[in-house]
Amino acid sequence: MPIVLAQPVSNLHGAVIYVVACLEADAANDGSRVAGLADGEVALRRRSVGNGDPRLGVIGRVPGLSNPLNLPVLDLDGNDYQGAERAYRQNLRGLLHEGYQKYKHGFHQLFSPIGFLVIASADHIQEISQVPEGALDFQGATQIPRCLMTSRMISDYTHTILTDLTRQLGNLLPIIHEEIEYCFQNELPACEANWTPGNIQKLAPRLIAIIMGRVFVGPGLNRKEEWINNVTQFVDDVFAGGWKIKEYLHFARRFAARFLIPEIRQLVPIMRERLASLNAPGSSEGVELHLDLLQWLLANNATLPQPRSLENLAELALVAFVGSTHTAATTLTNVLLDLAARPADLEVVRKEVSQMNLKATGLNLKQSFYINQTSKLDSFMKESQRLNPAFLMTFSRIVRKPFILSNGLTLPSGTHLIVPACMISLDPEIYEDPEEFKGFRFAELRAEKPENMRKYQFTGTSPTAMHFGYGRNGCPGRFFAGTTIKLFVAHLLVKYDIKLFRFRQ
Ligand code: HEM
Repeated sequence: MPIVLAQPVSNLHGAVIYVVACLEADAANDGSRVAGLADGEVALRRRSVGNGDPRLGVIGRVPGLSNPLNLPVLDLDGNDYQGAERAYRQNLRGLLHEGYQKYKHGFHQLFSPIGFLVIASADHIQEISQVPEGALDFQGATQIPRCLMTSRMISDYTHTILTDLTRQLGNLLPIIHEEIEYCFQNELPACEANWTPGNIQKLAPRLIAIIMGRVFVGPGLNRKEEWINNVTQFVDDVFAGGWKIKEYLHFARRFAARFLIPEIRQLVPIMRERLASLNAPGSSEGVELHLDLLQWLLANNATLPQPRSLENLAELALVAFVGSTHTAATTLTNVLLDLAARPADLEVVRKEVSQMNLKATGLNLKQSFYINQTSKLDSFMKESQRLNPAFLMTFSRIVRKPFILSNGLTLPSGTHLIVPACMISLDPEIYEDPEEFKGFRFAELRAEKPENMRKYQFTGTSPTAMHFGYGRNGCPGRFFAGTTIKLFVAHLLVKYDIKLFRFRQ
């Protein structure tokens, strides 16, 4: 009989999360009772970690019903918690809209399948994001499985993205460019004289898996069919999975965990090979260092007093990769659909990107500089994201140390805060004619005054533009995502005409 110990790690108003330490390889897999849990307290979630290491795993959550905050709960009628959950699943957008109309300068709550969520007002985001480090927990709120990553690992990973990946973006451009060229030759339908239909929603995950995959895992794996299939299959399931994935970044990550075992097996030998070639005698010179996340993770890992196992690193890279493939593919899809629907805007963007003079041989520094200057395309992408964001809500955080806001509201430990990013983007006090798609609204705002340059960039985050989150845990991959999407769109517009095409069923 395996020994399985359970320990509550957080007691939110809405959910008790337990962590089990599995002291045998498949300890959690037989569904056996877990020491430390009362009857009916938790449903064991099974997960095999494959290599027999003693590991930690989040096994389940029990929605709790305590609501210590004296704030209105929009979707709860008396004690009808099931009804509230149903409303949340079926009509989250409607609830967020209603909540924003009623309480946009204050706070209110929703009862969700993971318990009470406190919907924070944009007025207080700046203040909330400035609370001392440790008072807010991003990882706990996003439910990244602890079997896959400790919060220290995630910080290391985020750091690697921000430092290595983002700083190297200029050097990465030729690589991204090469993968885009490959995709144009091999992945897009061959266009003869006439219009050729293609389903961008289906194509985008494959394209992103290949293009970004090159920067994540290197050239060995990113074009392999098995790899692309597995990653895109996951993204398909994300769309088919409906509400769960759409609302939460973290669900994408939890689901990812179940799919990744074969990829981890593929990735570890590649990492081992790279390590061996780096450590081989006399190999310090002449060894070609790969420009990819895997290499940076290996290099950073080697500097740690207790380096992590390659399996750990592989999991870390893959979970993040799969999550970001989905978000980047959704963003690319929406930008292309929005462009196809607006031929006049498309011509303006095409004119702008034509000046990039993209060459099959790669990009030079001047061109990479130009990518940063594509204010029309940048603006169009931001407008597309404003009206069709990948996530309705962002800035998911659990309060770990209570604090009092300037409006007198005390947020106790365990409060789950979240921000209705999609509603902030539709606020007429923030955006003129918010329901209207104005492709170049941000380019115009940027041109108004120098301090607007950064604020209204696609990658700019602020309490009024929350689609990449905000503050300490704001998305570190947004610069990479933005550049990749821009380069792809630029190639497409220079080489192709696009228009909306209705598929006959
Ligand atoms: C258009 C595509 C993307 C969108 C819309 C997006 C959105 C987000 C959002 C909303 C968050 C939460 C931020 C917060 O709550 O403050 C986040 C976090 C994160 N994203 Fe992205 N993301 C995208 C692409 C990427 C890419 C390409 C990568 C990897 C290179 C990435 C890596 C991460 C990581 C590691 C975090 C967690 C940050 C932390 O732990 O502090 N994202 N992303």
